[in-house]
Amino acid sequence: MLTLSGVDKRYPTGDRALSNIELMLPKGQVMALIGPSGAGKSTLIRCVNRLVEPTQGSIRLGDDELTRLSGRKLRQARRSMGMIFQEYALVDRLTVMENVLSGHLGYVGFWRSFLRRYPQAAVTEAFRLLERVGLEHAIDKRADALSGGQRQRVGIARALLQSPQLLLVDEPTASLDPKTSRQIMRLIRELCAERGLAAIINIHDVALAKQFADRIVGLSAGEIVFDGHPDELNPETLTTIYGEEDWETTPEPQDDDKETAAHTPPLLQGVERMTVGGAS
Ligand SMILES: Nc1ncnc2c1ncn2[C@@H]1O[C@H](COP(=O)(O)OP(=O)(O)OP(=O)(O)O)[C@@H](O)[C@H]1O
Repeated sequence: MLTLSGVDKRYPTGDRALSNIELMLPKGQVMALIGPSGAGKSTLIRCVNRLVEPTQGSIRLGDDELTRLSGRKLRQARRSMGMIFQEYALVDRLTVMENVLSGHLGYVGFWRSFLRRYPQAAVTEAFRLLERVGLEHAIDKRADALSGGQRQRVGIARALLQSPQLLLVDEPTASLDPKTSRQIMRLIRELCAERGLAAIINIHDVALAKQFADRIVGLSAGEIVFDGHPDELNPETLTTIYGEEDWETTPEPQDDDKETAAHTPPLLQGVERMTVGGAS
């Protein structure tokens, strides 16, 4: 369904962010993209929806060669890709319902969207989606009155209102507590299964990736260095992706260590949870 071949990205600064990326994502597959900071994860996601222009290579979604599209055709192709962002990208002063309906903007004409007049079918579908993501009680609330988890649920409903074929998800849990992070990942996973939607999820938390994705792709310095089933992630493959680290160590926190544990980077916390018998 989505195929990247020979994709390179070199920024004008000279940074080579992606090197010869070969990737095929079938319909309905949830893929987690992991790798250290600066590995090229965001660049890859942004090349797919052309927020970043690849320097070379082909990106096909269905029958469309995305790298050749411009104008109306590019806007149409973008509608088939729902974006879910780390910082939610909601309009604070608008209500939950209005934020979700903005996912329909690509379909309605300028004046209708300016006057915020949406077709009844879009409003009905927005209600249905808000119910599905558990926000039916908050439809009239302003976006700035919501918790982080609720804001992300609005972002998910908005992305789905476009009826996308593919979800591009950029660090959906970065600002959320562990329980809410799991709920959001579970929701994305369930919605993909219900709708036969494929997803690329850029995520730092390896334990969450392992638990909720069908497939893991590891990037390092712009290259794919791991592509496999979540069960294949082990100390050796993690070292290939992230570099040397004692992945097996799961220190018992002593009283004196509590403060240190609280500052353990999320990546290592995830790996530690993972190595003690799967993500909790
Ligand atoms: N707009 C830009 N201009 C120049 N270089 C950039 C730009 N955006 C990213 N880069 C560089 O491209 C490389 C990949 O960055 P990218 O943000 O894609 O990595 P990432 O894996 O998403 O990192 P993180 O996990 O920290 O978000 C890095 O070397 C980065 O400095």
